[in-house]
Amino acid sequence: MRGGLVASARLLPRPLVRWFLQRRAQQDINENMLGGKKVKIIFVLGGPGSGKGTQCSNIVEHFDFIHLSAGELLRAEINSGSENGTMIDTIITEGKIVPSEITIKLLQEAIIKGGNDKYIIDGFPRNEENRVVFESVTLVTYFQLLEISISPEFVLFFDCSEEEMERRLLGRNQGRSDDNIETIRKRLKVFVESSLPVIEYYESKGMVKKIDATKPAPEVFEDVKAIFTHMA
Ligand SMILES: Nc1ncnc2c1ncn2[C@@H]1O[C@H](COP(=O)(O)OP(=O)(O)O)[C@@H](O)[C@H]1O
Ligand SMILES: Nc1ccn([C@H]2C[C@H](O)[C@@H](COP(=O)(O)OP(=O)(O)O)O2)c(=O)n1
Ligand SMILES: [Mg+2]
Repeated sequence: MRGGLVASARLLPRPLVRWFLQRRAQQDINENMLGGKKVKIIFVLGGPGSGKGTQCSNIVEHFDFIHLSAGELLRAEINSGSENGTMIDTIITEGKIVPSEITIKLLQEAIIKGGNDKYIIDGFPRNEENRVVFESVTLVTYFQLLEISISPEFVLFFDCSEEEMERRLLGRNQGRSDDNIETIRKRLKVFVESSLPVIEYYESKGMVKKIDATKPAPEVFEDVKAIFTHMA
């Protein structure tokens, strides 16, 4: 059916097809839609070790969301042996933030591949550049002709003390090249200098739901669950 539609569209004059697609995409931008579907995106932010990944796993068990972790996508890119892999690996091991175009491309691909209309995106946007680029150039759709912009429903912020985050990262034991004390200290500094301003930006727009993440994981999830149950 879809193949038939594409074939028929090819017979139409290109300016007409372009006009139709642009009009459709403009409607989608206005309504936060992807290919006619309302897309809900929630950003899950918090310092390294605040429990983002742990709580996102809980969320997808109970609610119909797809979990995308920017860090996981970048690590998969390193492991895939792609041409950017070595550069990404070096940046992560130094506790720095990877250029936005790389991370956003991976997120775009995962969202389009996911085929769902509800996503929790964990660890993104991690700096102002991430936020601005994601807001301005986002999902490439409609035969790659046009781009539409998606903004988050809200931002879930896991608020946790530095001492607790450091303790958790040192005990994480997942063999990550950035879970050593030297890189952890750098990541905590990058979080304060680059990521907190993003959270403050969304705070100023009344979009942040803050959670006390120093509590034990099941208690944190009770608070998370209340938010998601409320929005469903
Ligand atoms: N509320 C919590 N209390 C204690 N340990 C936790 C809690 N949440 C997560 N952890 C543990 O802390 C480490 C970091 O959690 P993780 O979910 O990977 O955080 P993040 O994705 O924010 O870096 C993991 O080993 C995890 O099992
Ligand atoms: N938006 C992002 C997310 C992660 N990264 C890089 C830099 C981060 O220190 C690493 C690891 O991110 P990840 O979210 O997996 O780390 P934590 O779960 O917070 O410990 O990936 C990035 O450069 N840009
Ligand atoms: Mg994580």
